Amino acid sequence: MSTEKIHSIKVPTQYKRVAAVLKTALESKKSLKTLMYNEKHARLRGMQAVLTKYFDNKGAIDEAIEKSQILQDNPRLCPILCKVLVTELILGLKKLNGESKPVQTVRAYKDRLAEALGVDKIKNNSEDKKDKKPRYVRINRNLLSVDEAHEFLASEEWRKKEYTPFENYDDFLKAVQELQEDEYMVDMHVDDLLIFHPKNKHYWANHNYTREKYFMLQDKGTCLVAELLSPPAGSTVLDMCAAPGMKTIHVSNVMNNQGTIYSVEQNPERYNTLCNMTKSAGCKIVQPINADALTITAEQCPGVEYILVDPSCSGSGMQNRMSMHSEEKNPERLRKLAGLQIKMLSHAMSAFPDVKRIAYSTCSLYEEENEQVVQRCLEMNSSFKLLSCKKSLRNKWRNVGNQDYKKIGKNCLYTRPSSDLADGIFIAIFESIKIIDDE
Ligand SMILES: C[S@@+](CC[C@H](N)C(=O)[O-])C[C@H]1O[C@@H](n2cnc3c(N)ncnc32)[C@H](O)[C@@H]1O
Repeated sequence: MSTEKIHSIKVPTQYKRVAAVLKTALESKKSLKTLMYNEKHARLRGMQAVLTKYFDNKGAIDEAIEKSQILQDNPRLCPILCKVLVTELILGLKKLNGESKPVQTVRAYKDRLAEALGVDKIKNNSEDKKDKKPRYVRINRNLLSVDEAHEFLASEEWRKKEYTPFENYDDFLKAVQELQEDEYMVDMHVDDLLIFHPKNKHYWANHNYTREKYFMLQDKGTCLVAELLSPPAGSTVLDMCAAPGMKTIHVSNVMNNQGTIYSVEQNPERYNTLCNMTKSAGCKIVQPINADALTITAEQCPGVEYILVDPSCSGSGMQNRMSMHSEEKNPERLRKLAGLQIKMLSHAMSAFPDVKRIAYSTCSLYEEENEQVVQRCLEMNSSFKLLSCKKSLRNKWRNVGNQDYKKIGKNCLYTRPSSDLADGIFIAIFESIKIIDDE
C-alpha cells in the first residue's frame, strides 16, 4: 500500500467521537456521565470503558505519553485522540481498528508506552470498586410486562435464581454476591428490578432492549424513591427536578401509566432529554414543563397529591461518577447546594394544598444536603412529618440516617456503596399531617 493511500485512510468514527467527548470533559469540567447522556452514537456507549479507564489512570497515561515522546515526534497527531488510542491499546481492548495514520503511529509506540506505563501504575479503580456492585436492570413496564421480560431472558438463556422470600436483608445481599455470570435474580424490595453479575455491566449497556427502553439501567437506591413515594394509579404527581427522566419513568410504571405526572426541568438541554426519554419510554401521562420549579404554582399544576424533589446535589454518593474532577468535600459549594435544596423542598411543602406525600432524595452522602435539609424544612413547615422508610421496607433494611438528628435520622434511608452493593442515595419521605388528620 502506498504511503499516500495509508494517509487517506480515515480514523474510525468511534475514536473520533470518543476524543470529542473527552475534549469536552477536560475543558468543561462536566462529568463524563452527563456528556454520555447526551451522546446518541451507539458505538460510543461501547467506548465508555475506555473513557473510564483513562480517567482512572489519567496521571500515568499522560506521563507515559510524555515519556514516549510520541507527540513531539509526531506533531500532527492530535493529543486528545492520542490519549484515547493509547488507553484503548494498552489498557482497553489491547488492539486498535483500521490502518489510519494516528492508529499506526500509536501502534508503533506500543512497547515504549507499555513500558512507560508500567503495570504497577495502572489502576483499575472502576473494576475494583464497581465490579463488586451488580448490574441493576429495571423493567420498564410501560413497554414490557414482567412476564415478558422473564420470557425474553429465558430465550437469551439467562438462568433465573429462585428464592423463597428472604428472611432478612443480609441473606439477600449474600445471594446477590453469589450470583454466577449467567444468572440473574429479582430484587427483594423492588419487584421489577433485576440483578445481574457485575461482569454483565457492558452487555446490558449495549443491549438493544436498553436502547429501546424496555430495560432501564437504574441503580438500586434510585429505584427505592418511586417505590417509597408510591403514588397510586390515577393520582397526580409533580416531579420538580425531572431530567433526564429516570425517576419520572419509574413513577409512571408505579402508576401503571395512569394519572398525571408534571415533570419540571429548568435546564433547556436537559428538558429536551427529558422529553425524548419519557416519550421513547412510553410514558403516556407525563406533562413536561421547562421552568424553574420554584415558580411552579398549584394553578399551573392542579390537584398535585405526590411530589418528588430530587434536586441537584454534590453527587458524592455516586460510585460511577466518571469525572476526573471528583471534588473533595467543599463546604462553600455544599452550603449553596443546601440553600437551593431547602428552597425546593420548602416550596413543595407550602405551594400545593392537596399534597399528601413528598419524597426528597439526593445522590449525596453528606448530612449537609440530607439530614440537615430535612431538619430545616420540618422546622419551617410544621404540617409535615417523616415516615419511616425502614418500616415501609418491612424493616428489612439496615442503613438509616444519622441518629444524632433526633426523630429524623432513624426515619431516613441511605443506600451506602460500602454495604448495600449500590450507589450512595439518601431518601426522606414526608406525609402531610393535615391530610392524615382529614382521613
Ligand atoms: C439530580 S438531577 C434529577 C435527576 C432525575 N430526577 C432523574 O431521576 O432522572 C437534578 C435536576 O434538577 C434540575 N434543576 C435544578 N434546579 C432546578 C430548578 N430550580 N427547577 C427545575 N429543575 C431544576 C437540574 O437541571 C437537573 O436536571
